[in-house]
Amino acid sequence: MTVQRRGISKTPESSAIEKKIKRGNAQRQASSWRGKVITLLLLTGVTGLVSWMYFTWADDFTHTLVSRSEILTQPRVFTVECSEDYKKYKFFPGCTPSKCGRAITDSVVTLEEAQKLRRLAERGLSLAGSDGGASILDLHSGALSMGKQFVNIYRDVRSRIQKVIAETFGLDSKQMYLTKPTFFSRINSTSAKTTHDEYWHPHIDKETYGSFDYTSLLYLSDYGLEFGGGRFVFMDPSSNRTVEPRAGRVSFFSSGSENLHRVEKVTWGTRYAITVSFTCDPDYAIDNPSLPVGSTRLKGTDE
Ligand SMILES: O=C(O)CCC(=O)C(=O)O
Ligand SMILES: [Fe+2]
Repeated sequence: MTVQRRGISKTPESSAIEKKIKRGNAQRQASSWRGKVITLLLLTGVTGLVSWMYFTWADDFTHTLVSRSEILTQPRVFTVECSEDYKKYKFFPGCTPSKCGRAITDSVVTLEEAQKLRRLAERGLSLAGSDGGASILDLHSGALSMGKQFVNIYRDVRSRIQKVIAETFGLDSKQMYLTKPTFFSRINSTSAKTTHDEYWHPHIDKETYGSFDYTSLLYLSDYGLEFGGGRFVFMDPSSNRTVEPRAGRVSFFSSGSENLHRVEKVTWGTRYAITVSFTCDPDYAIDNPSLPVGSTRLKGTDE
């Protein structure tokens, strides 16, 4: 018995239709592939362009004034025009900023001194830390917990910083006075609990602290080795200029709005620094930190 094949028998018309359908499908498939390739190329192009723009502009907008790995044997000085801020305050000849700017030096404080101060900061701050990302220890209230060694190193370091500021800005160092607040700071990456812990906001020291005319920062730890983030940023109208902290590095600047600045958020590790501030107004002068007469020696604080 022969088996008959069921189905529609092909006529010349039906096979022409079939071919047309096949051709249509192939064309549709090809154009969908073309679409995908074009979209991919466009996406790659746009991503490339955005990355290029980001890196080129970020480079244009951020300049490193001094990197952590450099060692400055002489102050690196950048002058900027003084703001009008100082006109709102009494003028003190030989001190009130008329030459403004910022400078960085690695030759005023030795690494050994920075390391000693760092150990004292660690000890003092372990007694008085905050819960947030930033803790400060006022040097005057902290003096007692840190002892005589601290008082002595601080006195020497402070007078050398005062001298280099006076030389750089053409001042009479005798007309400059230490002012409040002058403090140790410790910053890590834990989140801030109060607005006082939010150290990263742009600010002007003369506005924030009132009495400041010259701010100096003595760094006690190294950017990139002991902590990440935490660079100091001068926020100029056209670009950001950063200072990378290094143990023993001193950065100083006139405190008005010509030196708007902030500190980048610390992303890992711990950053230690001391803020030492000077005023021209004797009414805001404070003494060097000292130990109360007859204070008893705290265990482990004197050497
Ligand atoms: O720690 C720093 O680098 C800067 C701190 C600061 O801006 C300040 O104490 O006013
Ligand atoms: Fe500041």
